[in-house]
Amino acid sequence: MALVFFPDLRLNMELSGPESAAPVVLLHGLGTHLRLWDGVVARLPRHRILRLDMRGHGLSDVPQGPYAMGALIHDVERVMAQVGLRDAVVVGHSVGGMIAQGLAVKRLDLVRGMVLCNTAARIGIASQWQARIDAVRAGGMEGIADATMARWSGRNWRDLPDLAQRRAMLLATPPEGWMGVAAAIAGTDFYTPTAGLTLPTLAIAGISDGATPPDLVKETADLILGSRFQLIRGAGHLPMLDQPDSYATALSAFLESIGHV
Ligand SMILES: O=C(O)CC1=CCC(=O)O1
Repeated sequence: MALVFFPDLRLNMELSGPESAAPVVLLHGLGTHLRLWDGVVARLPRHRILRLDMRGHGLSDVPQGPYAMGALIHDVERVMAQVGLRDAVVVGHSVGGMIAQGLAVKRLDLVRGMVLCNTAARIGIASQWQARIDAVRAGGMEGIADATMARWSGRNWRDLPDLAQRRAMLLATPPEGWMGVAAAIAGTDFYTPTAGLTLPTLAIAGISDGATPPDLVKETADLILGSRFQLIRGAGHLPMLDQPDSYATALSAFLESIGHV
């Protein structure tokens, strides 16, 4: 892991895989961090993989919020420039998928293809996000922990064998960072710009995802000409943890199908 320094911000990132291999960028979602992708990285040994901690998350700096979606997109753009990556397949989970859409609109030279995982052009409504932000401001991350676990994993979330680790990941998120990114999500509607995109795209949904349900993910996939949609069974909002083999198989098949190997 390494910190990348910019005048206003330090972002934590990790590069792995053979230097000359086809590049893949992994962008995590709200309340998680780059370690979310450990299982995926282990299953994609033949790609050059960049993953980073979004601002306000993991080991990256936590500037005072609220954050703009444009700033989150610029963070990825400048880290890719710093490490010399372009023409990458960008795999974006949840808000990471919104960032991927925005990056493709702004810098198609950086994005060879997208995997839009448990995400959408617009996620939730502003009043919902404001209520969650108010809850975090009042009670810290603990204030939204149960509701988030339920959205992430569906009805049987209390039975998850790794519930303690998932909860710990959320609770480790700096409240200022979570609120900052939540505000960016609340203010984003990419329906029109995303509908103008034409690039190889795979959309992935988890059948029991309460945060970005399959219909919502499919609606966004349908905006992009020629996109594919894959539903992962036995998975919720975090299919890379729920079904790591199916998830990596879907990813590998997509990379192969577009010759990004
Ligand atoms: O609802 C949640 O907490 C899940 C989520 C929505 C956007 C994101 O990045 O995570």
